[in-house]
Amino acid sequence: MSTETKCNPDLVRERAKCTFDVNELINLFYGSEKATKERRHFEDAVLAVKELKDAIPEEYLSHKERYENGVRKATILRDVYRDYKAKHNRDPPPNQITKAVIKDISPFLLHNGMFVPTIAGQGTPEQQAEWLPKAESMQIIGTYAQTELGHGSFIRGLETIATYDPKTEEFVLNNPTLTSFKWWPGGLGSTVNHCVVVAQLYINGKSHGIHPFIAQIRDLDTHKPLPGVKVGEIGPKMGFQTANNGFLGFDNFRIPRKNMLMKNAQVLKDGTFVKGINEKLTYGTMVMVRVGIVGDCSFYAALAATIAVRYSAVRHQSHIKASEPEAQILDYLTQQHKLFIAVASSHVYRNAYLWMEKMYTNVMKELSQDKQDNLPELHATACCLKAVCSRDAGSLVEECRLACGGHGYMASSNLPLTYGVTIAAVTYEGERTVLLLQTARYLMKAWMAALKGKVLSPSVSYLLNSLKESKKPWQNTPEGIVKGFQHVSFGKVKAAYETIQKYMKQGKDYEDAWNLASVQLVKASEAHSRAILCEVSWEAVCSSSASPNLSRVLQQLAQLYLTYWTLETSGDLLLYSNITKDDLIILRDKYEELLVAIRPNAVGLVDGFDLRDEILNSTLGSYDGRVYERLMEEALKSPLNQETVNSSFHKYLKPMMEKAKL
Ligand SMILES: CC/C=C\C/C=C\C/C=C\C/C=C\C/C=C\C/C=C\CC/C=C/C(=O)SCCNC(=O)CCNC(=O)[C@H](O)C(C)(C)COP(=O)(O)OP(=O)(O)OC[C@H]1O[C@@H](n2cnc3c(N)ncnc32)[C@H](O)[C@@H]1OP(=O)(O)O
Ligand SMILES: Cc1cc2nc3c(=O)[nH]c(=O)nc-3n(C[C@H](O)[C@H](O)[C@H](O)COP(=O)(O)OP(=O)(O)OC[C@H]3O[C@@H](n4cnc5c(N)ncnc54)[C@H](O)[C@@H]3O)c2cc1C
Repeated sequence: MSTETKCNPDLVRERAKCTFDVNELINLFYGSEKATKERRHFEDAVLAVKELKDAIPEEYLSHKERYENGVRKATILRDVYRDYKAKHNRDPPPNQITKAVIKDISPFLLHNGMFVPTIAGQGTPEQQAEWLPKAESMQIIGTYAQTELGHGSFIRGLETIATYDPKTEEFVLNNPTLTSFKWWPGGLGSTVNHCVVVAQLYINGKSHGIHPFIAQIRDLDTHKPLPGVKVGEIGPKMGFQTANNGFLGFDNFRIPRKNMLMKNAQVLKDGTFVKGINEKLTYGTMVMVRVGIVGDCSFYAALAATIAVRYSAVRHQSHIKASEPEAQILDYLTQQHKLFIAVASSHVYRNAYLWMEKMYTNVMKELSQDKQDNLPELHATACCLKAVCSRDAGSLVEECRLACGGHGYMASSNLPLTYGVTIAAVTYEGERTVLLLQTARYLMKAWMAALKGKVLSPSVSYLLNSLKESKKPWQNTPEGIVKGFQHVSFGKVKAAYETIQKYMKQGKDYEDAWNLASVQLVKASEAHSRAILCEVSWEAVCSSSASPNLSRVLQQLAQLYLTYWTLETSGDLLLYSNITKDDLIILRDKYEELLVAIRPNAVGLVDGFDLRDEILNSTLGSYDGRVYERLMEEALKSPLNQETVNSSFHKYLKPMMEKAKL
């Protein structure tokens, strides 16, 4: 980080006000002092590579140049990772330095994020031995090709076909229709030479559902598409410009039998199909990534909050009191209301991610012992938390952008690009509504089990308690608020269930009744997610090992999250819990007190995310707060400022002006 000496004096004053040790917060957030040290050390190593620095901002490059620059930097970054591993005999620590290097999304994201994990999770030991070393060392580059032009959400409806030919012991891949073309996979456009293709398996004319296959699609030397492969890039998007999303179609393209990833289901040489213990295990990589996305949401909220809070400490506009100098905009309570929820939410998502990671690891261990009981709970929880956190994080990033006024609209603030990347997660890896409806299926089953007095899984056991406790008075404490959110979820689950029953009594079948109740079902899932987020984050701060000074501030943040959402969803609480109008007025006052209490620590709190300037990549958010200097420095990099008079003057403007004189 930069030294305090060149810092904007407002930021120096803010840091002097902080009531806790920022380094303690950093170490707590990232796990330990050792983890912080190792992460920073790795980030230093990456940033020391001169070739990774961009000569001009990415925004001035063409679509093609941006991609090529992205690939160039991704390959250099890959060398740094390899060298680190060779030197330390372990992978680099978790870090966000790719953001400082690629700025947008790496064309290798899908290779590392889904291709390699799918081979590891869906391949037999032999298949792992064949492909993992090549993939991990980047001798081959891959992606995860599932979504098609016609189907993304409903993957049982995918149209790519893999027909087994027992004579040659091969699968024949075909995309018989335009809608069957793969569409979206990252890196597919021009980067990868392999992919995991998810296709419908046919043996002797019989369908056996969707399965993952490994296909080499480009020549390893020439990179030309192999015969029978039609592949290309899908063009510019709202964000993800360097992710290199592509399309792909096969025409009688043959792959050997061993290329079907067969850890779960198998096709024997003679064409016998051996079913796996649970066909949903084929969806395993998606579950893992959904968990990871909750962690990503914490990062994007932290990034946007750091930029907007630092900027708001430096920016002065108008007066709170006419007799005093222009106020720091951070002193306006409305500004605190916009920003502190982003700081608080980043901590909430982080704790939820760590909680989900534990659940994921436990279930994976159980699955390796053929125990599947907890898979439905993992799937249901990953679905709703991914859906709610990604949408909330997108809204928080946008609110931070708006909170920076006009300068937030500048690309150089990095908030527009961050919004584009964050909001994409609402759709990818399972569209929000679709995933919330998956959780709703689980909630309906849990509710029916609760009605029968059965024991429920931990994440839904509150449904049983709420059933018993519905008469207890509201308590205006964090624990009371957590219970309140559980009551809301309970009430919405019950109402959705009863709505389905009502439609069925009217003669509708279950599917139609489900569709008619689905707005309520989605809302029940959202309420369930909120109850989990509140409970998990409050428990995390209560059990944290932080010093009293830090603990106080972390509790304030967690209470802010609870109170913010109580006030945002007060209608639901009035409907489904025993909260009263008076309780809400007390909580409204409490919320204002929390904003005021957090205010002196605002800059310390975002410093505690430890996101260095290169990762923030923002004129508004740098550690030293030299906002106006940076805005001007960046503006001067515009190609339009490299010449005093642009040729369009002579070509168009002058002739127009002269014509106007006639
Ligand atoms: C130790 C490690 C711990 C954690 C991990 C940590 C880090 C992770 C590392 C990296 C990740 C981090 C960041 C991300 C990195 C890279 C990725 C970044 C960008 C990715 C770019 C985007 C990629 C993509 O988008 S890939 C394509 C994604 N596509 C989808 O998500 C499609 C969504 N659709 C579906 O999933 C399904 O179609 C469906 C909606 C679930 C419906 O399926 P289906 O019709 O078959 O099922 P039914 O509705 O009939 O339900 C039947 C039954 O099955 C249950 N079910 C469904 N899915 C699952 C599942 N996955 N697991 C278990 N069970 C499942 C369903 O609930 C039903 O049950 P019931 O009958 O009992 O109700
Ligand atoms: C940036 C980005 C990167 C991606 N990367 C990859 C990748 O690497 N690999 C890959 O395979 N895919 C990738 N995808 C594709 C992504 O997984 C799909 O777009 C996503 O799963 C949503 O599917 P869809 O596009 O078919 O949406 P649709 O399902 O068509 O959704 C459209 C609308 O229909 C609604 N809807 C659909 N079904 C239902 C239902 N059953 N009930 C109620 N409403 C419904 C949705 O809620 C939504 O409002 C990527 C997408 C994006 C945006």
